[in-house]
Order: sequence, then structure tokens, then C-alpha cells
Amino acid sequence: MSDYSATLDTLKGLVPEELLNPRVGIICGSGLSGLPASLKQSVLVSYDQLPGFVQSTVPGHKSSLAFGLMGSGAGVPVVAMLGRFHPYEGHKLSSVVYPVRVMAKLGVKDIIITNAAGALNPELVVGTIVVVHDHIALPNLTGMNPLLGPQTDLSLPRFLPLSNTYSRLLRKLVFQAAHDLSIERDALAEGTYAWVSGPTYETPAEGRFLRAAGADVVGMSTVPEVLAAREEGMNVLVLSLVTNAVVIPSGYKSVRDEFEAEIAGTLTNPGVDDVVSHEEVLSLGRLKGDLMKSLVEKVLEFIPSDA
Ligand SMILES: O=P(O)(O)O[C@@H]1C[C@H](O)[C@@H](CO)O1
Ligand code: HPA
Repeated sequence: MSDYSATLDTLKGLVPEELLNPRVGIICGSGLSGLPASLKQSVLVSYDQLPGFVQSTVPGHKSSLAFGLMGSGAGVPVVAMLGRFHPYEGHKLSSVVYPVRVMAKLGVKDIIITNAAGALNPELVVGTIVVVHDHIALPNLTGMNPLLGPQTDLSLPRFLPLSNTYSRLLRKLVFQAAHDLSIERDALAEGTYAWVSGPTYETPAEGRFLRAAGADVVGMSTVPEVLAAREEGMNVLVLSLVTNAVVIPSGYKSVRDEFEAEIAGTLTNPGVDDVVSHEEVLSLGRLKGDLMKSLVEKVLEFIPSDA
């Protein structure tokens, strides 16, 4: 059984009391660790100081929690993970969601989870921020669910409904925030996130499979955190930054056709296999980090204190 009290006691020794009851939790996705850059009264606690925390090992993820006040005016008390944990790093699912459970014990009511994701929906342009309204989690459907195991906390539900996972109120606030900030309409979309384990990116056929199943974007994180947050009773908002396209709209190009065109001397447009890289993912995070930051800050202004 996890010893949250050791983590909480350590935090009490490192973070001033007035910052220790954050209302909102934030998880920064790949390349998005600058989200809380303008925190007021910011206090950083590195994960290696915290019992129960593992380390983020992925480039673009820092291993620290940031406490502080975010947004305009007095600001909203938040705690932000500047780097997250992924199962593909070798972390157990219970470790991946441990910080979310700590956030719940600190009193977090609303959690804003961000990630970098590949577009499956060909209408989604790279750079779009997708407000996630649903998910498909093949790992969950095949027995890799962070809520599996003996029920150690009887106050939490054993059978968690997922039909209302993504808070309608918080999703609407994103569009209100975008409207207030005069962000162009096409910069935002709504969609379904498919969780895969990674660390491999999808083959084109896997991309088509996930698209056919109804997913708009795909990524290697988020869903475990969402499940733990919902189990803990938090309101959940997920924002996915589209960093690359997974399904190439033109689909598969036959190499036989290409060969035959080549020998007939009619080949004009030889096929190329697009590949995605983590560097590309991070560079999009840098490009769109400020937009994501202003959006999140504006949403914070609107979240009712009793939501
Ligand atoms: O932590 P997130 O989901 O933002 O990171 C994505 C998924 C992989 O960790 C990585 C692949 O580039 O980016
Ligand atoms: N697939 C899975 N995870 C990702 C991708 C992708 O194309 N891009 C960023 N994270």
C-alpha cells in the first residue's frame, strides 16, 4: 500500500502552507513544461525529494512539481507536474498515477491534463489544440488499467462509470477562454483520444485502425491519469496538442504501380514514407506552448471555486 503520508509530510516541510491546498492540478505534456512559467510565488519540488515519486526520463519532461498562483489577479493556487510518467519508461501504472492521487489528497478539485498527440483525423492540422471529450484505451480493454487490483481505499468507487469522464463545464470553459482571447476558431477542435502504450509510434495500418474505431488523436499518456483523477472525484479537462499527422491522407501508395510507372517512364511523383520523431513533437510544443499557456491561464480565471 502506498504511503501518501510520507509524501504529504515531505511536501509540508518544503512548500509554504498557503500554497499547500491547490485547487487545480496541471500535468504538462511533452514540450509543454513551460505552461506554469508565470506562476506567482512559485515553489519547485523535485521528484527525487518526494517518497513515492519516480523520475521523468523523457526529453521534454522535467522531474519537478511546481506550486504557486496561476493566472491574472491574485491567481488560482495550482500544483503542476512539469513532467509526467509513462508506462513505456518502465514505470508501474500505480507509479504513473501516484502524483494524481497526491494531488487529490492536497485538495485538488479540477485537473487539467495536457499532452502531445498525433492526428488520426485528417481534418486536424498540426498545431491544433483538441479538447478531448472521450477516449479509447486499448490497454484498458485488454487488462492494463491503473484501477486494477484490490480496493485499498473503500471510500473510492469499485466500478467507475466513464460515460461522463470529461467535464462538460470545463470543456465549455476552454471555448469561452478562446473566445475571450480572440483565438481563431480553427485553432481548437474537439475529439476522442486513443491511448496506446508506446514507445513506438503507430504504423499507418494501426493509425487507420484507430481512426476507424473513432479516435481523432493518439498518444502514449493521459488516460491512466484521467482514470485515477475520476476515481478520486476530480473534474477532468484534457487538452491534446496535435504535433504530427499519423494517417497520411493519400493512404498507401502501391510500389508495384510506382515500379511500373518508372519503367514506363511515366512516374512523376515517387512515394515517400513520412516518419515522425520526438524532436518534431517537442518543437511543436515550443511553437504552441504560449498559446496553450494563455488558454490554460484564462480557463483558470473562469473555473468556479465550487466546481
Ligand atoms: O507525455 P505526452 O503524452 O505529451 O508525450 C507524447 C507521447 C510520448 O511520450 C511522446 C512521443 O513523442 O510525446
Ligand atoms: N503517436 C503516439 N503518441 C504521440 C504521437 C503519435 O503520433 N505524437 C505525439 N505523441
